[in-house]
Amino acid sequence: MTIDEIMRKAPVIPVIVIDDVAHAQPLARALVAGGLNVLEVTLRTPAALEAIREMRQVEGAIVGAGTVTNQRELSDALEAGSGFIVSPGLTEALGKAAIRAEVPFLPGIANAGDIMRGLDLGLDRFKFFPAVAAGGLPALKALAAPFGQCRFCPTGGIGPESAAEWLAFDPVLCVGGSWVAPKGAPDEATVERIAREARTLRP
Ligand SMILES: O=C(O)C(=O)C[C@H](O)[C@H](O)COP(=O)(O)O
Repeated sequence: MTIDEIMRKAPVIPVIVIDDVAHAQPLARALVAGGLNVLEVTLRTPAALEAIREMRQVEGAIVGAGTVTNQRELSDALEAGSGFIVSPGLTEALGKAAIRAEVPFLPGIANAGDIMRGLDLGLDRFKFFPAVAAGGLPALKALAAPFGQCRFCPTGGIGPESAAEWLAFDPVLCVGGSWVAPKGAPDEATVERIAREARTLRP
């Protein structure tokens, strides 16, 4: 699968922080049942890599690693079986390593120079991060204009009230958000309902 195909699977990519690996499978099951099958597990907690291994066993889940900031974390994420890699930013070293590994890669950008660094590497699918703090939809519209070939997954500060507006902008293939995956022990019925609502956000 390409990163473009992954971005088109669902309108929202849950940005997941797992503190207890026992929460991984129930959370993934609930999200997939609600129609959100692309799952980004952030490497922010010691349980993250084990959580990726667990979630991969959930039928229909496409599980990737987020918060991958260097080559060491990239290797760890790949070893855990990550199906895609998300980074809050883009360094040349990480970009080249991800391309070499032939793993779908979604690096973060927040300005024109970041996008140009990505294009130099052959990348044109980006996370716009931190989406709201970096200027919100007006900033992304201005940035996307000179780079017509690029597509984006805005993430950071987006919630159920604002996601539809972002998704209505053509270059936005999906948005990332933590609101669909609240921290702690998941109440599966609630998570499934929130996921189902998120699923309908694309106009
Ligand atoms: O961990 C990373 O790699 C990040 O890029 C940060 C996350 O994407 C945002 O923290 C999610 O933002 P919220 O939906 O506003 O909570």
